[in-house]
Amino acid sequence: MTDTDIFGKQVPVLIRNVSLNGKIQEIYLDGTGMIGAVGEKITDHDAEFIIDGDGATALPGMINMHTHSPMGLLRGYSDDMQLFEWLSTKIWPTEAHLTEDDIYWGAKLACLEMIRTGTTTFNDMYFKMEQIARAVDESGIRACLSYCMIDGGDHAKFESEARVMESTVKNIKNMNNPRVMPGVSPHAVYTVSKEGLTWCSEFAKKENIPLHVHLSETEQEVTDCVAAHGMRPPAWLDHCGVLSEQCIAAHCCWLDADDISLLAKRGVTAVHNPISNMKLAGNRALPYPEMKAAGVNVALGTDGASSNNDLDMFSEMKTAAILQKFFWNDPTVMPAADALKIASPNGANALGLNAGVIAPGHLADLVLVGRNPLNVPAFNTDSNAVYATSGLAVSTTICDGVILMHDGIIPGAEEIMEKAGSVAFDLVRRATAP
Ligand SMILES: O=c1[nH]cnc2c1ncn2[C@@H]1O[C@H](CO)[C@@H](O)[C@H]1O
Ligand SMILES: [Zn+2]
Repeated sequence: MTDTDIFGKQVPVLIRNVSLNGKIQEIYLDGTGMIGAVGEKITDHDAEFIIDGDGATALPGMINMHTHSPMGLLRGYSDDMQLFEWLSTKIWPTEAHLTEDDIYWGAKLACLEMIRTGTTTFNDMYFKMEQIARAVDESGIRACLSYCMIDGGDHAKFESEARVMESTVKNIKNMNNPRVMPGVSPHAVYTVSKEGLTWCSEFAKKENIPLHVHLSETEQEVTDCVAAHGMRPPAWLDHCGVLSEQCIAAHCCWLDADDISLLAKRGVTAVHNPISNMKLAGNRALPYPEMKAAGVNVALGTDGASSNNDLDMFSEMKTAAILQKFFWNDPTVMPAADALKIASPNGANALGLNAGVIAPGHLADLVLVGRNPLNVPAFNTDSNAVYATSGLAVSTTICDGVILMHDGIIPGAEEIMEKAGSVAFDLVRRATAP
């Protein structure tokens, strides 16, 4: 067997000598995309490949529950600005020039970065989603892809956006790839009309797919929503039928006690995006202690790589855990086990995926954090994974039982970096041409 033989195939695999839940174990992937067995010694197997983990830590693949994958093209293009100014003077004018090819290469770069840093599923909101779907299909990762509706209160624009939403969902469904799932996404209360929000919620219910929205990211958003509709953003979304178990709401920083009970009552998943919130100086952290007490399903996301500026869920876990402690002035808030829970099983739960757990009968979406100085000593592998490890320490990434990265090698990586780098420069050149 040569090294390259192991990539891209769904065949039975035995992973030996990995640390799982604090002890050295073996994991058998059954060749149909599922975990077949887990135990100290698996003798009954027909593995085609055997991976010696060499003491690596096995973890469920990370699930990035809020991102805009092609925005890696604008990584480092404009930083250190106010959110609205950043969006309206830098990001939106550049996004207006994005071609299908740009989006495709931006998504390829994001998939590459996520595979490299141990993410196996992402929940995406953007435009021209068919291009992202093609990148996801080719890369081997799993994703829920939602077209982002922005109508700005204009009825004609709403109509055209609704048609794009419908065709996007249809085109993604027609791919018939269980790894590529469609969703629906009204951008936010400040960019989408009441008719847009209502239509999106009905469409998501009819199609029975997730609805992905930005919610209460800034204080301004809350103040403006109250001024315009006499309701805070969660109540306004609820008024438009948006809040349900299908709803995945990113940011959720500026929530009061009534907002939290409403989200809990409706079964909404709230996504914490600590790095983006800190970088854009939102001045508030998602109220995790209250949300946990109220039983809200909280998940974790990076947001786009132009406001983060990476898609590394390991650094996101660490930042979530330390931001929560710092902001609520309590070092017992969000222990390492909670950070791991929001980074994978809670996201799986929101997307209706049988993932986020390494156990028989679950999807074979998992990663190995190779033996390295940050893993030593192994008093507590959860603690090391959250507080000491970077995503670049991930050595092997497996999604749907297929090996996408092994020993840090991802076939085709160089071409993707090369191409994404060049389309990004060309995009900015077009967008800033006089
Ligand atoms: O932090 C953010 N808040 C609000 N909108 C954002 C943020 N980051 C990116 N986008 C914008 O959301 C749309 C993608 O669906 C894009 O227009 C993107 O620039
Ligand atoms: Zn966002």
